[in-house]
Amino acid sequence: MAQKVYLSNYELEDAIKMYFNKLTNLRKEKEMVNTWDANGRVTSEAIYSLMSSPFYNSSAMDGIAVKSSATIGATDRNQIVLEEGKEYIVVDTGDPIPKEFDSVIMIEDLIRVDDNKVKIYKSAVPWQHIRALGEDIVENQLIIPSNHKIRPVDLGAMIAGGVNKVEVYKRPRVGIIPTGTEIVEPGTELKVGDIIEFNTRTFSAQVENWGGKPNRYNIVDDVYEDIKKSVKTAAEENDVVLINAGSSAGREDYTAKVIEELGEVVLHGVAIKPGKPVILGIVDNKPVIGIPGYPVSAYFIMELIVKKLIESYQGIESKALKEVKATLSRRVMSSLKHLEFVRMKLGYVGNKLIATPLTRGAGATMSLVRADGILEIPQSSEGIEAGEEIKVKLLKEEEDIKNTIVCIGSHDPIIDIISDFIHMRNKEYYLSSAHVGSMGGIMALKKEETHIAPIHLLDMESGEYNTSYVKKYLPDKNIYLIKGVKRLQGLIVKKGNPLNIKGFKDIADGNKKFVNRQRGSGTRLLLDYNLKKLGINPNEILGYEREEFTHLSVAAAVAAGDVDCGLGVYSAAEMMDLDFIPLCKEEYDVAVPEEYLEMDIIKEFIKVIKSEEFSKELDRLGGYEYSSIGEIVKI
Ligand SMILES: Nc1nc2c(c(=O)[nH]1)N[C@H]1C(S)=C(S)[C@@H](COP(=O)(O)OP(=O)(O)OC[C@H]3O[C@@H](n4cnc5c(N)ncnc54)[C@H](O)[C@@H]3O)O[C@H]1N2
Ligand code: MOO
Repeated sequence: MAQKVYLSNYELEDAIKMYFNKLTNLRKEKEMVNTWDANGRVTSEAIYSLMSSPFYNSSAMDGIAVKSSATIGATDRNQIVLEEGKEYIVVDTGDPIPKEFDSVIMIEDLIRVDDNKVKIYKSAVPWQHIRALGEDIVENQLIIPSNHKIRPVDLGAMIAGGVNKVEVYKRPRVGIIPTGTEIVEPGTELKVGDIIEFNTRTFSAQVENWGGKPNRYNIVDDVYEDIKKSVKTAAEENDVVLINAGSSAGREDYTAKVIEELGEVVLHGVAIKPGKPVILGIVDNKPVIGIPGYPVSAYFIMELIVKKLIESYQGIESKALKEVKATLSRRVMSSLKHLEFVRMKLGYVGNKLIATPLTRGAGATMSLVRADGILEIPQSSEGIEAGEEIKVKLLKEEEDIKNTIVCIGSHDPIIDIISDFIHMRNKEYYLSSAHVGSMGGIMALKKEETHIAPIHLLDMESGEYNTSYVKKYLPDKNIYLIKGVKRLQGLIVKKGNPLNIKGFKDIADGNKKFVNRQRGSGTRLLLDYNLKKLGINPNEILGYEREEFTHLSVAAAVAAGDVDCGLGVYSAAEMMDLDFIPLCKEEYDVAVPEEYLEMDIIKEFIKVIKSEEFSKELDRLGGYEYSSIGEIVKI
């Protein structure tokens, strides 16, 4: 089969317009459902009440129903006696008021004379404490308009107004087909090359959230005829079909060809990134969309195109995300070929909202989990410089962002645990961390872009940790160190240490593959310090140039078998079930400017690290010493 390598590059707006124009006969079907089952459904017509509520005059209080005229003149000094059955009847809240009465006196305002007589000391105003017929809902009154998403309160009001069935738009059925020979169901025993299928599970949940009915099909291998058969069936059984992966130009990317053969490809390729190879097609008058395989690309196509489609079947359109102004902390480059969507982490530092770009890769699912907002870089822009003001579309409540500790610096697995503890103990607080190494943290403090910076910087001359760096790089600031942990650093090696690595000397023998940490990270300095002390030339180390950004990714590289060892903390080795050769103890502390020490969220941070639960967690992880944790030291 001929490979098509050219994709169109329509602007997003144009592509959507062109596609939706072609989908003119989208059937917006309607159905009647029980009102009590209609939460979240969308009304296809205005709903009027069929009866009044209350539909009779009823007592609003517990007491007696009286004729107001019989109570005129009652005062403390001129109490009037009323007789049950003649001048009053006893009523409870909600009881009907017989025609002959027009007022209710509360039980608290009665003086009992005997079993069937009471005295009153205040006259009753006509209609007091009576809920008049139709007081809440009048027959034929509009309860909710058409194209309205039914909320729990709407549902109650409709039932109160006698509406037991409601006409709503049918939820569009959305067929979702995962494709790819390498794709396997979760839980399958994995071999190298397998990819766990999760995209279509995300799609199903998204479709559900938007009011559609997801209908997931089995994984189809990259076999042209099989994909064709599955798409044909799905088009017969659903209103919309989503085909995942196979959207680009690879040897086994069949989606476009299949849609073309069964119907029409309206366009293939939109000028957005991620998500550019999307295929917008039609089969049997039904939209059939080829969604790129990469999870982040898929997410944007779902949010930008599929959501609109699913909502249009139900006559609704959700509001655009709220935008806020922020300061960009790091330069972001972009290509003139696309409108680019960058996932951003946000945090208020001082009174500035700081936005930091997250990993850009289309496969980085965690960038979506961690994102607080989205930055759109227009096609006409080659990028944005650090310090510029930008607009970010919020994925989170602004209030939650205000209650977030921004933590930029060196990474240790304990940061994730602190983050979890802080939120667990105090539901409105969050900690968001960016891992840029110790020097990156110092620079972020200098630029006032972070509240705290975890650092472990070894002074090559004195062998001391952290203080000299803060003094040297932040001379104009009042910085304190919140003492953290002493952690064991060492070589992370394969289980059983098959190459019998004992120390730094062994990794420079030309036979071991090493993985390094990025420049500016404390671990990198520690390595260089030790190499210098031992007179080892870094060039002798195979893999000195290969850089990872966290302890866990170093451990992951060893676990994957790409390398034989790397320098890192004990807990990372433990988490990946690897062996660890301890070499030195280093001081991992948290630098914080004086003005933030008084913030409630920072106080909570200190409380958490000093807590007994946290010490227990450190013991469980192993490799940490924490005798002075939480102490505050002025530099
Ligand atoms: N030569 C070119 N190569 C690629 C291009 C291009 O224009 N020319 N485009 C790139 C871009 S951009 C994207 S996006 C991807 C789109 O890939 P496909 O839609 O063809 O998908 P696959 O190659 O089959 O899969 C890619 C990747 O996606 C993940 N995946 C796929 N299915 C699932 C699933 N059900 N659950 C979870 N993850 C899934 C997986 O990591 C696959 O490796 O193409 C580029 N290539
Ligand atoms: O569309 Mo691809 O998603 O640019 O990565």
